[in-house]
Amino acid sequence: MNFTSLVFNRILSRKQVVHCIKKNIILSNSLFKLHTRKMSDKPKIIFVLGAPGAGKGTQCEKIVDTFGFKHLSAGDLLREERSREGSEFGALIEDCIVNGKIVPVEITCSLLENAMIRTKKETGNNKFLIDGFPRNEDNLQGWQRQMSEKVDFLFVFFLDCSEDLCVGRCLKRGQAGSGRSDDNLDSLKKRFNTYMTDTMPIIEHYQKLNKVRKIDTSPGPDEVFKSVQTALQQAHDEKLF
Ligand SMILES: Nc1ncnc2c1ncn2[C@@H]1O[C@H](COP(=O)(O)OP(=O)(O)OP(=O)(O)O)[C@@H](O)[C@H]1O
Ligand SMILES: Nc1ccn([C@H]2C[C@H](O)[C@@H](COP(=O)(O)O)O2)c(=O)n1
Repeated sequence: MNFTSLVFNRILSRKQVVHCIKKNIILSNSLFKLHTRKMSDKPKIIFVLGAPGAGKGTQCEKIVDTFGFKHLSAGDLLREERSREGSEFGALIEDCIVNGKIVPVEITCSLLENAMIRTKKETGNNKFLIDGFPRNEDNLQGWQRQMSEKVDFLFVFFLDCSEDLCVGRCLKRGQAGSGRSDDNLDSLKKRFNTYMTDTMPIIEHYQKLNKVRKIDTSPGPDEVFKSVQTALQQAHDEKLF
């Protein structure tokens, strides 16, 4: 690739910059700045939101396999913390989980940040799918305070599915032995209520910022993944990651 086409392509990859340096091609200041901004070392973040049972965890696992992101589920991290011996938050977390309430952001955000730091250190992976977060205004504000300057936020995947289908999936998951204390009708009613009153406004907030990629998750998992893949490929082509 010659310099002119690099310029026309506007955004340079690391390989292309190395090529320019080796060939003594001088990058203009603005192109160099553009390059360094694109290659920022900050973690790349995609939030994954949707109703309980919409298929967030299922799609995240598929994305991990194909696109190399690390999947961090806020719910899984909270369940892990609840079960950790000596945790001072165990009872609070369990109360929130069973009653569909949202755990205070200081706890959830710290668990997420620690998991990101650990992942980067242990594997070098710096691209994260954050599943089930931010779930309410407290989550959003806490994230902005603690994390927004430290990461490159890309967009929100909004996995959209009817309540009937979602409830059916969660009940089936419970019957299949998920062991989750909230895969029952009583908890699901509360979780859906919280989803509608607390989480939908967060999705709408990102929609206003044009940061939402919405996926219909009513078809089967493989069919849904085709749409997810298309959206991610597009984001990749836009050089978001
Ligand atoms: N597209 C799909 N069609 C049918 N079943 C699905 C689909 N996606 C996921 N499931 C099943 O539905 C259940 C819930 O899926 P999953 O755990 O991925 O949802 P979730 O959005 O992460 O739920 P939660 O918020 O409750 O953790 C699982 O048993 C999963 O196998
Ligand atoms: N940001 C979050 C995410 C999860 N929780 C709690 C409350 C949820 O009902 C529960 C299960 O989450 P899921 O696995 O369904 O994503 O965990 C929370 O308080 N805050």
